[in-house]
Amino acid sequence: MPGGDAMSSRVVRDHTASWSHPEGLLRAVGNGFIALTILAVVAVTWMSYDHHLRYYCGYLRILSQMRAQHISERIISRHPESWKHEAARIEALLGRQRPEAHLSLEECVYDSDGRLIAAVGACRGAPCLREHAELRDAGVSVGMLEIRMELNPLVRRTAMIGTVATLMGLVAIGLFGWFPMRGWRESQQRVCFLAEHDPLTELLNRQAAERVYAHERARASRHELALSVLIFDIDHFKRINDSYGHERGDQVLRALTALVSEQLRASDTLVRWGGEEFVIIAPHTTVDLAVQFGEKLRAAVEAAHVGIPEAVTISIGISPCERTDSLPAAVDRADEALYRAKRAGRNRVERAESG
Ligand SMILES: Nc1nc2c(ncn2[C@@H]2O[C@H](COP(=O)(O)OP(=O)(O)OP(=O)(O)O)[C@@H](O)[C@H]2O)c(=O)[nH]1
Repeated sequence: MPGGDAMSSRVVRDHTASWSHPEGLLRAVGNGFIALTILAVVAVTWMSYDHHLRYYCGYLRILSQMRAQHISERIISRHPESWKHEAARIEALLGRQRPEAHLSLEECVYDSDGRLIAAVGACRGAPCLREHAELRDAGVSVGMLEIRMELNPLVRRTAMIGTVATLMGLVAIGLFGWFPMRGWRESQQRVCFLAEHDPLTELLNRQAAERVYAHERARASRHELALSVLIFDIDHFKRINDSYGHERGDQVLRALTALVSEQLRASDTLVRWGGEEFVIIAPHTTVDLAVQFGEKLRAAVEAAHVGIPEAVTISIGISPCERTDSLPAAVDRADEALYRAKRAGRNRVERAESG
């Protein structure tokens, strides 16, 4: 942002930082939205797989309980020692019948005629549910049946797919929310910028300048410091436009803005007052110092190249600011001096006679 960078950016930052300013509020809303999205993604990542797994586990638990109840009413178990004895034979049998099951047999249950009713095993390394059912024979407890329900690969895969789909949905929501939000924020920032700046030179406009001036005048009166305003105007700018075109005239305005900005102190503020007129608010500057500064500025512009082959000159009017002066009042006085500079031949610096 050229021209009075330190001051103009300072002013904008100061009051947009507040929540009461639309830009500050937007920034806060945007940051809140991003924080919420990140939180939601983290929370769902953390909970989602667990949630899906629990859902399937709950389903399996119901099945396993039904099965355990069913078994406990009907079966008679042998003593665990004899199960061990039978285990190898049954495991071989099961393995032969269902080789894809990868079961390692742990417990077997027989009926009163010695027929196998249940063989319970588990896949190593897979998440599983463990249920215990008491085995009874005519009301007498004869042992415990442990049923392990493993989560088969399909269930695990489904839980995983559910988790990934949930996450992708969240990311999509985040992206679809984030991009329009970012575009909206950028356009709002641009609107806020244009409310205070001139779009061609990006200098502060009159309204923003009034706020800077009010601040500087209050500070000057409190600390009894001098404050001056300078107004300058490009000489024969209409002729420049007519000779080189309006586009080139715009380039001259931008180049002049950059050149003058380099000459300013950090505490000075350069304002585009309108057309080819600019105002400088110069704190801590007596009118004598302002005249010296104006002379330096005038010479610098005359000596520089600002986008057209011929020299461009400016005329400057200067006025001190009194405690009760509004910015327009101080600028009006400086403008009278500028008018005299024009009448006296242009490319000159004049100070206000009154004030
Ligand atoms: N290119 C361009 N020209 C502008 C802009 N704003 C104002 N002007 C032109 O500036 C010219 C000002 O002309 P005048 O007010 O007659 O002043 P001047 O020709 O500079 O003459 P003096 O001020 O008396 O030296 C007009 O032709 C406006 O059209 C702008 O943003 N861009």
